[in-house]
Amino acid sequence: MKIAVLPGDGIGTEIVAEAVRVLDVLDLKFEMETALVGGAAYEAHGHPLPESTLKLAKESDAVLFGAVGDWKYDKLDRPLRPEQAILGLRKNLGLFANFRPAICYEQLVGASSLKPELIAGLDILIIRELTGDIYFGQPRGRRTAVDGHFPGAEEAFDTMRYSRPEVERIARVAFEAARKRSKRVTSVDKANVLETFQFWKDIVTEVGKEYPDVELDHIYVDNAAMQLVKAPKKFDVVVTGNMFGDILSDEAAMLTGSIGMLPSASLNSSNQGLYEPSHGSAPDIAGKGVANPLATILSAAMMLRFSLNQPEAAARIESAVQQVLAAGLRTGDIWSEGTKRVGTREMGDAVVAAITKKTITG
Ligand SMILES: NC(=O)c1ccc[n+]([C@@H]2O[C@H](COP(=O)([O-])OP(=O)(O)OC[C@H]3O[C@@H](n4cnc5c(N)ncnc54)[C@H](O)[C@@H]3O)[C@@H](O)[C@H]2O)c1
Ligand SMILES: CC(C)[C@H](C(=O)O)[C@@H](O)C(=O)O
Ligand SMILES: [Mg+2]
Repeated sequence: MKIAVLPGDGIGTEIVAEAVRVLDVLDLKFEMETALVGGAAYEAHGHPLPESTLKLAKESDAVLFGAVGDWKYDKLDRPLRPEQAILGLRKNLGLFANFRPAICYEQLVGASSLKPELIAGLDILIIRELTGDIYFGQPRGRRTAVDGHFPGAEEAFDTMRYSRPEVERIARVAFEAARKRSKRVTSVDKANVLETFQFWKDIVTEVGKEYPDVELDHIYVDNAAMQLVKAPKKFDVVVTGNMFGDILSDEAAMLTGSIGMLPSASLNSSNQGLYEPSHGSAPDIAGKGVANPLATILSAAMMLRFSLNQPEAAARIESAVQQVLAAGLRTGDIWSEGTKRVGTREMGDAVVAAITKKTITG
């Protein structure tokens, strides 16, 4: 089994280093090969997703990914921007099913900006479609407006689209996932305005008939954003399109205390997967050794479970994370009065220690 390790930019290198140490200590005999991606690859090879990196990702059983991006690349032509690397990997590997579990650990109830009673015991699974929607729709670009309020003006446009098979397969992923949980799916759309999402809603409803044991409801995305902070525990499995899923998963992250706690798995139809924290390269804290590595470490656990058939090793990581939190260790993003503030490295050390059963001191 082979893992492609792609740390990327900013805090990506810091947090992936900790996840790799955690994998190393489990001694699972996987081959790990590291490659450049994002801004780092652009600097070295002139492209954010060099052929060699894509080839490595394709021939690996799983990809462990950090994050890409930095404000300094924002003026580059779009195909050369770091973010195109993660979009290119998703597209080229066909990683259409993105799992973003938002779980509020008991110890972090006080770290969320919401009242404890709203989030204690929270366990939501956001399933985001990842290779369609306005992210990949063509045509897109700049042109001169021919109609609208300002004919003749410069304008920009993107295309929102989904095909039937794309919606059917992500709906099935959601219903199957719900069968292993509390048998409830909420589909998030904007069918009241957008034809793409009326189509989405109709197809999810049709597929739902194949799963009579799973309760399905539909909610508009604006209401979903509100309900997520009003009564988040009403949700269980949430399925939605690429853009709404991007936004709602960042929102859900804050229910768990910090975006630094939200792992993700992006799978294709042969269970090959890319595993990454849901957050970005955090240029504001990069290089300071303060980023929370737990989302990436928990992504490595998802990798062991989903792509590498090592559920016991995955459970060891998850249990180690719980122990570290129970011992009161916190990076700055989840710190609260009475807990011990630690850096990225110390947090990684503590997870490694918990796995190897050394005493953790809070
Ligand atoms: N998959 C990816 O690679 C990915 C995802 C999101 C954003 N990005 C890119 O990252 C760059 C920064 O974007 P942004 O600032 O909008 O989002 P971000 O997720 O990088 O950061 C948002 C905020 O959360 C904080 N944060 C994020 N991860 C953290 C962690 N592990 N520990 C502690 N705090 C953390 C940051 O310090 C920042 O204040 C952009 O170039 C963006 O395109 C990449
Ligand atoms: C960096 C960007 C392309 C990416 C996305 O929008 O999908 C990120 O925000 C994410 O959530 O993984
Ligand atoms: Mg995002």
